[in-house]
Amino acid sequence: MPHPRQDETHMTTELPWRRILLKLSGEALTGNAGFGIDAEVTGRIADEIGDVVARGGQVGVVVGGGNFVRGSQIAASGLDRVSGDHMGMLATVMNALALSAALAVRDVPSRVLSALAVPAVCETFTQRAALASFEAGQVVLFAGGTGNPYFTTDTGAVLRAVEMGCDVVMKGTQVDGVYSADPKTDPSATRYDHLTHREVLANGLSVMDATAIALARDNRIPVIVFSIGEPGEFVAVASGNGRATLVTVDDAPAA
Ligand SMILES: Nc1ncnc2c1ncn2[C@@H]1O[C@H](COP(=O)(O)OP(=O)(O)O)[C@@H](O)[C@H]1O
Ligand SMILES: O=c1ccn([C@@H]2O[C@H](COP(=O)(O)OP(=O)(O)O)[C@@H](O)[C@H]2O)c(=O)[nH]1
Repeated sequence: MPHPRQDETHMTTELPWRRILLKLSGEALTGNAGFGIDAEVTGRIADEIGDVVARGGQVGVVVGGGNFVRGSQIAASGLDRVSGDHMGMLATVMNALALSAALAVRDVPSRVLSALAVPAVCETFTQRAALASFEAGQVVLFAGGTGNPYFTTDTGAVLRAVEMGCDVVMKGTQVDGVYSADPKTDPSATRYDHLTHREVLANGLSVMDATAIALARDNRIPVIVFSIGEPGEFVAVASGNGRATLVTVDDAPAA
């Protein structure tokens, strides 16, 4: 991992990454119920985000919506996919509002910007507004994924990371890294410390969707996969430690 650095404003940060895009799965906000939003769990994540900000990090968050609804599940039940995806994107808005509220009670300033316009509830995403928020020291909560059906919040996370000039995407998910197979279904799966985007794609390692990984590869954005369910792990990973898989660009010519 890179060493601590100075940013353009010469503000020293003790973190190896200056601007971080944290992708949180919707499930990250659920407690034992396995559905919806658990205040305690959401508060613990807000604490960790506040901790990273206090250490000099700029944090943008893309939240998923899978704790409420996924468009593919709606489609599987025989309903219209696009309506399902709209419902999924609205679920991400709910999660972003919950996280914003949890940050507010901890005096961590944040701003919710949604790619799907819901003007009575939050502001609509523009690159300019988001960059201004980063510069003002706010945590930027990107809701609504990409704003388009048939996409995922993983792709939304990489897209925002590219647009915002983030140094890294950190995917906080249910497992502690990328494995040779899905560890939830294959107990013999082995974990990688380091992979390239090309290896993730070539081996069909589906911890993140292929569109998202390809976009990260094409824009040379490293991706770190870690367990958000493990208390303290976001702070550890953002500090260059922790248990995670680091996915970086392979500069070798294609075979
Ligand atoms: N090769 C793999 N390595 C790690 N996890 C994998 C792999 N293949 C599938 N998975 C599964 O992918 C899940 C994360 O993907 P996804 O459900 O899209 O996450 P999220 O909801 O966090 O966006 C993990 O919980 C894990 O069960
Ligand atoms: O750009 C996007 C991002 C998300 N979604 C919808 O929102 C749901 C929730 O997002 P995701 O499944 O990525 O959430 P996560 O698994 O991270 O909780 C998806 O299933 C899609 O239905 C969408 O249509 N476009």
